[in-house]
Amino acid sequence: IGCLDGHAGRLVFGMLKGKPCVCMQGRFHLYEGYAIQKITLPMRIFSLLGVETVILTNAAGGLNQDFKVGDIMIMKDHINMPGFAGNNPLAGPNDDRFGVRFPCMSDAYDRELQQLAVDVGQELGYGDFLREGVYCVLGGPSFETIAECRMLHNLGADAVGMSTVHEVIVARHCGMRVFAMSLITNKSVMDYDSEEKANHKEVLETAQHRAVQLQKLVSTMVARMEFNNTNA
Ligand SMILES: O=P(O)(O)O[C@H]1O[C@H](CO)[C@@H](O)[C@H]1O
Ligand SMILES: Nc1nc2[nH]cnc2c(=O)[nH]1
Repeated sequence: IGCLDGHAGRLVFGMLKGKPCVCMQGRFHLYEGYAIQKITLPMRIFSLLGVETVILTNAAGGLNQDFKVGDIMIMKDHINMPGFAGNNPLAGPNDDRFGVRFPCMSDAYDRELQQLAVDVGQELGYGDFLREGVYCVLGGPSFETIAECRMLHNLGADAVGMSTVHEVIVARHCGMRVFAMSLITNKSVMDYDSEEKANHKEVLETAQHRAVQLQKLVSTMVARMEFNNTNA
């Protein structure tokens, strides 16, 4: 699994709150030079292992001017920029054993799991930094220009990153439930007078700062999921 800075590159199997889980500590990215089908292969393996629900996290730049560094954004939707250019993980012959040729994406992000995250976040006292919004994926590895940030914001994106969406598409194609969230690690620079510069060091520092709260949010959600599933 992606061994660049900030991605441990481990696959961990175990029990979390009494539930069997497999955890990918790290992921592959387009900017590392992998084919998009390779980046998303773990999703198909998880599906074959019997995984029913996928929880994805990422670090992202905040385009929404109301967002602060350290906010956690529940993903309610995405904009797939590489997909617009034909780089979609499902391009090529469809493997019908996994899913249909033309999968729906308007229901990509499970509403019940989003609500569960809001409820759990409130209970844990995270209300002040829990948000929801639209994530836009780009190819990277260069961060965005000011004009690109302005454009993405105008298009309706609240956060921008270089991952997650490819995995979401493949996970949904094979019928897994998806929940995803972005940690806003830096504010996207939207103003020519700004002195701020996006940098990976800030991304890692913010991730470290919120790590314990993110872990608590995920583990509490997992603890509640059976209840949630039973009532689905
Ligand atoms: O999306 P993840 O993998 O969390 O990481 C994000 O942060 C890195 C840039 O700092 C890029 O890899 C970007 O995609
Ligand atoms: N593309 C992109 N990815 C990120 N990952 C963390 N922050 C950012 C950002 O500002 N832009």
